[in-house]
Amino acid sequence: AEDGMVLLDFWVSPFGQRCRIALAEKGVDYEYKEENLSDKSPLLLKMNPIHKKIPVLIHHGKPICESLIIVQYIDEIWSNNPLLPSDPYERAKARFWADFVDKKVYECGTRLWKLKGEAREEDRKDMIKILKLLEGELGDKKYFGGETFGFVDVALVPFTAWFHTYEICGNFSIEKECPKLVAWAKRCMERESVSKSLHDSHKVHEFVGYLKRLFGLE
Ligand SMILES: N[C@@H](CCC(=O)N[C@@H](CSO)C(=O)NCC(=O)O)C(=O)O
Repeated sequence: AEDGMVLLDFWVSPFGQRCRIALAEKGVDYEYKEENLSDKSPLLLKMNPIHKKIPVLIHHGKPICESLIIVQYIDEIWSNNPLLPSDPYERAKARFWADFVDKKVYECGTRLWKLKGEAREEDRKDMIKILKLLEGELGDKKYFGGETFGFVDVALVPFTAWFHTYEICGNFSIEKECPKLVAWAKRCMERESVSKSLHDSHKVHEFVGYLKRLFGLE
């Protein structure tokens, strides 16, 4: 592994996939360590004692935690294929939308498969609104970063593997509501960094079925 870089991760985590995509975009070699989140390794507890969550990037024996912080760290250490723009205002805008993804997509998506009835109906409307706002930001650009695949693309694209689950739980078609976003997802999947980091949406849906049983929701 490149000067002993290690990524503590969990196969289906969209947050971990952000780091895998960033490392692949930089062409950087690293050791991938799968965690069992119901039996966390001493290494994970030592490297991320505050949140005890994956992903954690360990570089020169030092931990970097929180996926968007890890991606920015990677972008600063390796200067090829920059993920963030160089202009400070454009960087601020990219960070705003990556933060939007962090604040909105995961929570809303989780509620979509956890809630039932009226609450789920509310959440379904939220999810459509969130995806439409993201589609509005993308507009007719190739990527959120414009012509180049960048920070916001890395932040959001892992969640596209959950779109199938969101559609089933929310009983809506993302293709119908946000055709440009679906076209963007397909474009991203043409990049090896993305296609080798994401899992099949049916595998993700099966995993959600397992979580539902784990939470006694089924
Ligand atoms: N804000 C963080 C979220 C990481 C996270 O939720 N990690 C989950 C697995 S993926 O859903 C995790 O490690 N959960 C373990 C636990 O909560 O015990 C980031 O962006 O890195």
